[in-house]
Amino acid sequence: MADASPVLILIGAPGSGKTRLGKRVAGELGIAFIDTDKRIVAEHGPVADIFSEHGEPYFRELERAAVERALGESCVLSVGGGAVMHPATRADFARQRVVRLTVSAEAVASRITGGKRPLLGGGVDAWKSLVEQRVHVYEELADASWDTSSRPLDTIAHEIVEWVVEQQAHDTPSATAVQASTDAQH
Ligand SMILES: Nc1ncnc2c1ncn2[C@@H]1O[C@H](COP(=O)(O)OP(=O)(O)O)[C@@H](O)[C@H]1O
Ligand SMILES: O=C(O)C1=C[C@@H](OP(=O)(O)O)[C@@H](O)[C@H](O)C1
Ligand SMILES: [Mg+2]
Repeated sequence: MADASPVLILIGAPGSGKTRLGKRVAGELGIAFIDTDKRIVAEHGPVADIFSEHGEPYFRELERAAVERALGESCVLSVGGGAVMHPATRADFARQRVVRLTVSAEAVASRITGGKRPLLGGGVDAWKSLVEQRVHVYEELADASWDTSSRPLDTIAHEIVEWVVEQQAHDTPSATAVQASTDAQH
């Protein structure tokens, strides 16, 4: 299965719902769910501890390795909000089906408490400045986008599933059409 790859990759700001929604979308599609942060935590302990003991660059190396591994698996893939800032990940994701999740500053405030995200010690102001630095990358990579600020997770998950199914239906006929036109020339 050397050519396995994610059916869908979820990117976006911390607290936009990538982990929760990814799990639901994968469940509805009946395929595996991979969250790079969850894999890192399972193998290396809490993200906040990795940051405080080894620093952010070390975390980013672990994250890049987790992304590379997941790119070879058939799954719905959710990554941490900063993963797309790695140049190789950005280049890889440009060739994948990517959904961006957005959330308003008002809605995210209650979602980013709890101290699990070491870059967000400064609360919503820290979140805003992170998003400002990354927004162009999120926009550039996204094939579609959903806002999670005010609608139920299940509704959004279902819409994303419908979109993926539609995209997959488009993929096959166009591949067939290319083959047919090639055949016609010979
Ligand atoms: N559509 C939504 N409506 C309400 N709460 C949400 C929604 N999406 C996510 N959340 C909440 O936001 C928090 C962060 O979600 P999570 O999936 O961990 O985001 P991310 O992985 O993007 O950081 C969780 O507590 C989750 O329950
Ligand atoms: O935005 C970031 O740089 C980070 C986001 C987090 O993931 P979520 O986006 O899933 O919260 C986690 O990877 C880490 O705390 C760093
Ligand atoms: Mg997450």
